[in-house]
Amino acid sequence: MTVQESTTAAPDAEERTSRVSADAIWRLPVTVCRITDFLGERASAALLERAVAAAYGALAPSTVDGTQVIPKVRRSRSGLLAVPELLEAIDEVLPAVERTLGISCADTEPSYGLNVHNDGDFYRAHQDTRGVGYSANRLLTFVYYLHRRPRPFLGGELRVFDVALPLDSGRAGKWEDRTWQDWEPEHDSIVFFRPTAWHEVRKVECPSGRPEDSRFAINGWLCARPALPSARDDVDPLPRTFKN
Ligand SMILES: O=C(O)CCC(=O)C(=O)O
Ligand SMILES: [Fe+2]
Repeated sequence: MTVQESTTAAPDAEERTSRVSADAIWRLPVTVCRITDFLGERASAALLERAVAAAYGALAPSTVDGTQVIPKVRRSRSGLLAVPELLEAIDEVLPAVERTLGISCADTEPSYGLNVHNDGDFYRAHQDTRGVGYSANRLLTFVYYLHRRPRPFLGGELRVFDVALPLDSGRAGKWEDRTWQDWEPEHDSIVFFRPTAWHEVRKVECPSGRPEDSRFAINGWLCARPALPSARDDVDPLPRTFKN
């Protein structure tokens, strides 16, 4: 090789710092743990009856961040429903869910409610960690589904978006680059995922419009308990009279 040749090759090698295209997008599917026939025939039927009764009672328009009703983002109704049997079942599968999602839910408490989607209802793409302060404490999302059979509505799939980030960290990601997986809101099934995952509820078509024909979901989170004051914060080391 001549000197001439080696000096012409060098600048080219320096310019090409990476073989990876500047347009490359890093894609990661988001893990969803889904369990079907979760509570069994009898317990799920009993829970459905309570959910239907609640749908005939006092439900309020669902809020987006705990306070605001924003109809172009979310259209459904929500209310309270005690579900001790569901919480106990969740506790039983929690170790496997934690292992699968790579999270720890030690020292958490559940926060949950009933969401009812009827004709035309939906919830646009969102993360469960955005919004009022407490949502940052959410470590695990769970959604348990109930409906009459045959399923009296169409749509209402849970769409969970894959991660799609430009490898070049200086470039902004585009929403259109995202791929996704849809999950059927099948009666007596439950899904678990990280609250940071982007997800949405596809529009529901419920031709009868009857409350009992709705898509019912018990949706909640395991939330980190607020930190207790530590011993140092709690105990005053000096009697007040010694302080300035
Ligand atoms: O009902 C579902 O499938 C999900 C509901 C949801 O994403 C939420 O309430 O934050
Ligand atoms: Fe959500």
